[in-house]
Formats: sequence, structure tokens, C-alpha cells
Amino acid sequence: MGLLSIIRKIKRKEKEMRILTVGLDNSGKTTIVLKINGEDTSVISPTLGFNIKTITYNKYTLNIWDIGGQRTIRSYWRNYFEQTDGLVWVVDSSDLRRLDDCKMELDNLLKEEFLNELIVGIFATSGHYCSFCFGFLQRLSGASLLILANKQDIQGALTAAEIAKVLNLEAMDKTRHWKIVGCSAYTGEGLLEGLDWLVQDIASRIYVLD
Ligand SMILES: Nc1nc2c(ncn2[C@@H]2O[C@H](COP(=O)(O)OP(=O)(O)OP(=O)(O)O)[C@@H](O)[C@H]2O)c(=O)[nH]1
Ligand SMILES: [Mg+2]
Repeated sequence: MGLLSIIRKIKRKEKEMRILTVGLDNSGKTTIVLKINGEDTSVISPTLGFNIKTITYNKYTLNIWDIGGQRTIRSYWRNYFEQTDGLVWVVDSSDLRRLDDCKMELDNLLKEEFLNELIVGIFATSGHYCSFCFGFLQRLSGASLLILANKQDIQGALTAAEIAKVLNLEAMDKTRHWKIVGCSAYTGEGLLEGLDWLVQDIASRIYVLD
């Protein structure tokens, strides 16, 4: 594949973003995605596989994958990493007992996601110096990471700053683009602020050729 066709390929796809929503079970992933999409959030059940929503946001088409977070199905998360532009990690800020578990799962996820992107990038582009460089540069920092400190409407919930401390986000790999936002899927507070940052960050990171 020549340089021009690579650029064309990138430009054709630039309006689409693949976003993965993950986090422990009961953290509010499905409720958040429904709320963002303007759907009824009153009847929700645990996600046993995944749901996909396609949402038009500004000039972008977002393919949002909402993956079930129960312990027994967490090992399947890695199956969804390929070509992911944005990761949304949802935390139940009121579930203090499970914050250690939450931190451990996030650390594991980031390690796996980074390796996966790197391996895919190398195999998909092997033999082509230019495309290797593009793939490598695009993926170097891994997906943009938005952490949603959900359920801020519950009394006693930790703030976004407190969650950031517990998850030790400042110690994260410096190449990773991340942001934490406090939100409530019930009131809608914080959701658009988070989504806005994510979409802008992906756009500036991936579509550098625009
Ligand atoms: N108070 C409050 N409850 C919430 C909020 N978001 C979600 N919930 C509730 O938390 C529970 C779990 O929400 P889900 O959206 O199913 O959580 P999930 O992360 O998709 O769970 P899994 O699919 O099992 O991984 C439901 O009873 C929701 O109504 C929130 O912002 N505030
Ligand atoms: Mg769910």
C-alpha cells in the first residue's frame, strides 16, 4: 500500500470512532450509554455480552460498545480491544468496598490494551515502512481514556479527584491521554463534558493529517 492510499484510507474513516465502555459490573455503563443516547434508563438489567450503539455526535459517528462487567466475563474484554479509539472506564463512586478491585482491573486492562494495539499495528503493517510508522504513531499512546466517576448523585460517593487518587491515575504511562470526570447517569451531569473531551482528544490524536 502506497503512502497516498494510506492517507486516503485514514481520511475516509476519519468520521468514525470506535469507543469501548468497560468497568466493573453495576458501575452504570449501560445506563450511561442509554442516557447519552436519550433513551429510557428506568429499566436496566446486567449486560451478559455486549450492546452496540451508533450515535452521531457533532460531525462524528461514534460506535459505542457497552461490554458486560461481571467477573466471569471480564476475560472477554480483550476480544474487543482491536482498533479501539477511545476507552471509557466507568467507576461506581459510591461502591467504596470494590475500589481496589476496580483499580486492579483498570491496571490489567491498560496493560493488555497497549500490547494488543502494538501487536496488531506491527502485524497489520509488516513489510511497509510508511504504514508501519503511521500505525505505530497513531497507536503509540493507546486509546484515549475517559474515566467516569459515576453515581455522583448518591450521598457519600467519592468525588472525581478522590477516585483519581485511589486509582493512582497520576502514575499512569505518560504517553496515555486521559481525563477523569465526575458524572451521574441519572441526572446526566458530567456526561457530555466527558464525551466532548473524548471525541476531541481522539480526533486530535488520530486524525493528525486533516
Ligand atoms: N444512583 C445512581 N444509580 C445509577 C447510576 N447509574 C447507574 N445506576 C444504577 O446502577 C445499576 C447498574 O447499572 P448498569 O447500567 O446496569 O451497570 P453496568 O455497568 O452496565 O453493569 P453490567 O452490565 O453488569 O456490567 C442500575 O440499577 C442503575 O439504575 C447513577 O448515576 N446513579
Ligand atoms: Mg451493562
